[in-house]
Amino acid sequence: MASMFSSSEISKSATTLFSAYASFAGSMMLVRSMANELIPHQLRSYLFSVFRYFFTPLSPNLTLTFDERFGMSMNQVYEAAEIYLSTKISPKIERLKVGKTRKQKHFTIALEKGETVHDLFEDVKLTWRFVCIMEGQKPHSEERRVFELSFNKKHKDKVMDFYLPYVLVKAEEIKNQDRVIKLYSKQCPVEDDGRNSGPWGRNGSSWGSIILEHPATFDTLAMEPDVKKMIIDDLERFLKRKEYYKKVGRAWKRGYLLFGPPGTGKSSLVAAMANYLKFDIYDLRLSSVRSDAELRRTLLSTTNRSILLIEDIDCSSEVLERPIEKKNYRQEEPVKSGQLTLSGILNCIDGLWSSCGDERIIVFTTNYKERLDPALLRPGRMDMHIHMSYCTAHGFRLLASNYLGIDSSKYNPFFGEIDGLLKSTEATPAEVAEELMKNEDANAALQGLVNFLKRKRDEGNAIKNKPTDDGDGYEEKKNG
Ligand SMILES: Nc1ncnc2c1ncn2[C@@H]1O[C@H](COP(=O)(O)OP(=O)(O)OP(=O)(O)O)[C@@H](O)[C@H]1O
Ligand SMILES: [Mg+2]
Repeated sequence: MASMFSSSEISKSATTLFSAYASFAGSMMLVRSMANELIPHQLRSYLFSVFRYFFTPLSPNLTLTFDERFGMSMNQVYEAAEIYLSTKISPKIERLKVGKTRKQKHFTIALEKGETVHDLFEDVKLTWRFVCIMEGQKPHSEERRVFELSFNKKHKDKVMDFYLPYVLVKAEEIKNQDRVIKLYSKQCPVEDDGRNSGPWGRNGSSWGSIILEHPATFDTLAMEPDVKKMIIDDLERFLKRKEYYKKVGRAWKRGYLLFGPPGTGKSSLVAAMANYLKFDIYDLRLSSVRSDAELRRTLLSTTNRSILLIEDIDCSSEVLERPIEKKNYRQEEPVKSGQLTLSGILNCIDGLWSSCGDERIIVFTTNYKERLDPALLRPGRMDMHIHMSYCTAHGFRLLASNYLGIDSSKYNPFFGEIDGLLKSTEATPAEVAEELMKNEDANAALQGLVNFLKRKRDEGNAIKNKPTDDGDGYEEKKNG
């Protein structure tokens, strides 16, 4: 097709355009020099700033940023965004972080650094971006992880009032669908769900997690049925009472002290509680905490709907042998900073930690209740003291059914003898379970248990004040 303009016509138009621009620029310079002469300096700069304001194009967008940390705690919106966005992956995304543990049903997907996700909420278009920024000087530099959310400014209220709460609710739903229970501990170096978690980096108060593999449930626990029922009812009541706790001005937390000899199922009960509630467990070894300040940081980095477990509190001799200022135990600051004290532990539990977390359960376990500091035992500190006792006839029946598939409602020639032996012998459920596992043949296994119990009795382990089957197991047992 022939060109519509000849080359001479183009060069003519260009010349005309150029001279028009030159005359515009010249007149602007003239205006500027007149303004310089006529208008005082301050008024002039004010007028220029007004001009600039009106003629600089304004960005129509607003960007909200969500840091991984919010003060000392985890940022709930960050966590929710991470989970929610894993369900919003579009084909445009180029890099994703994917992982799965044996126990997880589905893959865990997380955004890689710099990736963007688009979302639509009613009529609002939203863009999420995952950003990682290195901050501070090497080698102490730390990675700051941030989610950025951009959208048109005019939707600010809608995003704040409706979209963000929607993201929080959705994330909670997703979390519950594929919920695996995690066991956190301070020694564990890896965060194994593949998400970009682990807020405390290398500063000594980080938790690592593994999936809780403990199969214990209330059904497999050999305990007196009424004690078991009492614990389940207590947990249920606790879960339902959010509003009640708020009304009476108490932190929404519950404390249990489990005491009893080794192998009676204290740790198994904690696992059963976690499996029942679908709460994560934070296993806190006091020996791994160096100071009250570190303890506070550590506790603040735990999440809601969790069980804080402090095992063998009596054996934390390092803690208990340190000076304990009972008079001062409610003070915010420890008596000597830089040390871990019992007062610091109680402070964290009663005060700071309990008031900033929701749906928390605290469990202390001990083999020796009598060795505990009275400050720990005073009424109101732990809501329930649960005695885990030696194996009773009822506990034995549950284990026999679990381990050997024996129907305990039917007559069994061994049961009478075993019941009698259990009354006069201190055998833990762990010991009984171990005997039952030794043989696949039920009769042989039961005979093995009879022999074991007789040996124990003959070794002189008979007891005087062993709780009977009709005892509730909740009362403290006095070993004679
Ligand atoms: N009450 C119980 N019901 C069923 N199994 C039990 C019970 N108690 C112990 N066991 C079995 O014994 C094993 C050890 O028990 P567990 O670790 O729960 O005892 P513990 O009271 O925490 O002991 P420790 O004081 O030494 O920590 C469990 O894995 C479980 O198999
Ligand atoms: Mg234990």
